Amino acid sequence: MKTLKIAIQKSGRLNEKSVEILKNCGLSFENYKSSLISTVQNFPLEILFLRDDDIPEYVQDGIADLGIVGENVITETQAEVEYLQRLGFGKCTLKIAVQTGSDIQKLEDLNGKAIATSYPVILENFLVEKGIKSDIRTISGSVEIGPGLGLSDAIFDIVSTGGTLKSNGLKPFADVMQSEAVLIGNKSILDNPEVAELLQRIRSVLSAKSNKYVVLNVSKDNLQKVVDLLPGVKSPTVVPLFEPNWVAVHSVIAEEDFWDKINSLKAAGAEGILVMPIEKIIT
Ligand SMILES: Nc1ncnc2c1ncn2[C@@H]1O[C@H](COP(=O)(O)OP(=O)(O)OP(=O)(O)O)[C@@H](O)[C@H]1O
Ligand SMILES: O=P(O)(O)OC[C@H]1O[C@H](OP(=O)(O)OP(=O)(O)O)[C@H](O)[C@@H]1O
Ligand SMILES: [Mg+2]
Repeated sequence: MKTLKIAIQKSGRLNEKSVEILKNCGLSFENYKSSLISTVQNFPLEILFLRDDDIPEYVQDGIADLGIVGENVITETQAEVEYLQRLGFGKCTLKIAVQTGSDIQKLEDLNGKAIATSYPVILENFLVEKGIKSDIRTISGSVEIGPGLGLSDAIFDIVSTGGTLKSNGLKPFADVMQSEAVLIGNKSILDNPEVAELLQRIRSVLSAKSNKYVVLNVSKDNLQKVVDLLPGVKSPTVVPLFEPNWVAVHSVIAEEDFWDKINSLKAAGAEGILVMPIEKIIT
């Protein structure tokens, strides 16, 4: 049996969630801040803790078989890897931003202007596609201070809440790329049975996270209306209550339309609604 290697970020935005998803897959391993490699005790897997910039190339070159990294870093490094699964965390947008009072109003106004960024490849591709020629100034961090220091006229960086832009007197100007953390794999390991097993576990964890287990009481007169609102994994479970003419309905509902569903269920006659997290969904 081959021991797989998965590369995750050592510290930073993606570290905690990457560790969490692996632990939720039932993998048992130590996560010491000082160690750069950890062996999983109950699965043929080693975890490499790396700078996120290095992860796509490690996976491309087969030094790691799998990796968890932001799509922005994969695109920036132009590594040839297989996208296996979007992971739903580390969501952000890469944007061009300008100073609040800037006279840069439309994309063409960026011609001849200096743009500071840590993502020169993504920015260059975007500018070429739009036919714009700017002076890209590559810096490795704290990009947002560029315009204030007179280093650049605009910046291109990751934006999530927009708080960093605002506190540096900047405003979003153009969205270039959406990104989230993804599981990537080396192109030669896709038929590996351990990869298939790990992928199945990750998908069951993700699917459980985006759903809730719901138990509610309803009188038989309103049962059909309630059941119509609840598809469940296959179909809802209906069990009799001690109270005549009443039943309990057990089902699964999606997190994304949770509150709409709960309000519709109440309106359809549901009472005593209990909502519980689900650990895993295996279909
Ligand atoms: N504000 C944010 N909100 C959501 N996701 C973010 C945010 N900032 C970064 N990310 C995502 O998390 C990834 C890692 O960000 P982080 O700031 O930890 O990177 P880093 O400083 O380059 O880390 P490293 O030390 O590993 O090189 C980014 O590449 C991006 O995909
Ligand atoms: O829109 P916001 O929610 O303010 O997030 C955006 C900031 O987050 C990232 O930096 P991070 O805080 O990860 O620090 P870093 O520059 O050290 O990577 C990014 O480089 C931005 O500066
Ligand atoms: Mg980095």
